[in-house]
Amino acid sequence: MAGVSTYDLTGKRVFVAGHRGMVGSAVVRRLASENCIVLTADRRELDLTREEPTLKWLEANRPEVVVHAAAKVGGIAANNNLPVDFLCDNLALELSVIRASHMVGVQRLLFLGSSCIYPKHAKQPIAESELLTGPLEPTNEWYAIAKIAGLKMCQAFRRQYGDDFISVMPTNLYGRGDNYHPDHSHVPAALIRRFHEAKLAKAPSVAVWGTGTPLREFLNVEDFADACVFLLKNYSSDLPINVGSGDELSIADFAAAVADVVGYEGKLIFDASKPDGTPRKLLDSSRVRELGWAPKTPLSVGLAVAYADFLEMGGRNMRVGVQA
Ligand SMILES: NC(=O)C1=CN([C@@H]2O[C@H](COP(=O)(O)OP(=O)(O)OC[C@H]3O[C@@H](n4cnc5c(N)ncnc54)[C@H](OP(=O)(O)O)[C@@H]3O)[C@@H](O)[C@H]2O)C=CC1
Ligand SMILES: C[C@H]1O[C@H](OP(=O)(O)OP(=O)(O)OC[C@H]2O[C@@H](n3cnc4c(=O)[nH]c(N)nc43)[C@H](O)[C@@H]2O)[C@@H](O)[C@@H](O)C1=O
Repeated sequence: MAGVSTYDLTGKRVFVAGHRGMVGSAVVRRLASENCIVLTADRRELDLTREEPTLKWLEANRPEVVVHAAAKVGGIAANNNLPVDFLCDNLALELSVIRASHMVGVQRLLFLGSSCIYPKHAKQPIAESELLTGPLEPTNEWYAIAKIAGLKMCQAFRRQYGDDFISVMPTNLYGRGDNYHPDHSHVPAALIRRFHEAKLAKAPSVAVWGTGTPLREFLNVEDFADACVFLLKNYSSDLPINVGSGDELSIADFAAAVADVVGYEGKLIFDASKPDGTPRKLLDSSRVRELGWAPKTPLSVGLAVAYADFLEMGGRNMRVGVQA
């Protein structure tokens, strides 16, 4: 099929940008079983939105491969409330990391987009060809525009210079190292934290945002990291490639599954004053499946691991992915 391409990671210097984040840390864990050299940079010493220091760092550290997992990330409320941060920070990160990678001659770069780049009412399941066929979901259009620009940058550098830069579009992710900010997290981390606190407080009911009817597809982050490494080794094309689990459920059913894992037995109240966002977002992941990759982690298992990780951190993981 189109895009099949073998790349050997053995002995390669691989820079994981955003290595402290949920995806970046999972990619670092996954790369430990490849015979490569993993490079990371401390954000306090290197702000990747700044191109000159980023270029200097890349020149000094000479990566052959870059996984661009650094981004301004958050759930529906953060996306809706912080349009400048989501648009400008993500554009700045992309311009800096992608252009500097070109300038130092990086052999293969993997850029992370998101399923929210596709139109709000895209045909389901969403094939890569749905890109730019209709209006975006308003709650996350700023972030989506930045992500579309990132994938276009990868295409442009490939077209003009022949750079081997690929773009991967993940569905909604969850798992170890997630951001448990009470308002700015995605739904898995938000509900794990809220249900855990409600269980401890013996609260009779707890709020779930929106109507509970939107459909979402969830993929465990360890599976996603495995897909990233698989695609680095097996895929080269200007076409973005979707990575999903195929496991779609309503937010109401997802909330019930999280409550089950956390052991919260009270009532779930749907707060329709909060936004639902996209009504349905199921990726067509047939291209990555045809290449030979498939997810392994059932949702109930992945959620149990995520909850254990939350508890291990003392239930205190208030790492703020997005500044309030
Ligand atoms: N989580 C999800 O459900 C999905 C995620 N994605 C994409 O996957 C990628 C990773 O997301 P995820 O791991 O969840 O997000 P996280 O917020 O967990 O991690 C993002 C990382 O980027 C780093 N970062 C942000 N800004 C800068 C900067 N200016 N300089 C250096 N580092 C910076 C953060 O550093 P620090 O730790 O210091 O804050 C953090 O380590 C993103 O591109 C995101 O858009 C796509 C679809 C779904
Ligand atoms: C991955 C993707 O994630 C974002 O889009 P989203 O899929 O809408 O993300 P979400 O996880 O925040 O919400 C999913 C659904 O869940 C409902 N929901 C219920 N209760 C809570 C809750 O407590 N918190 C949150 N955040 N949502 C809740 C919520 O109302 C919505 O219907 C993009 O902005 C963008 O960041 C992106 O790329």
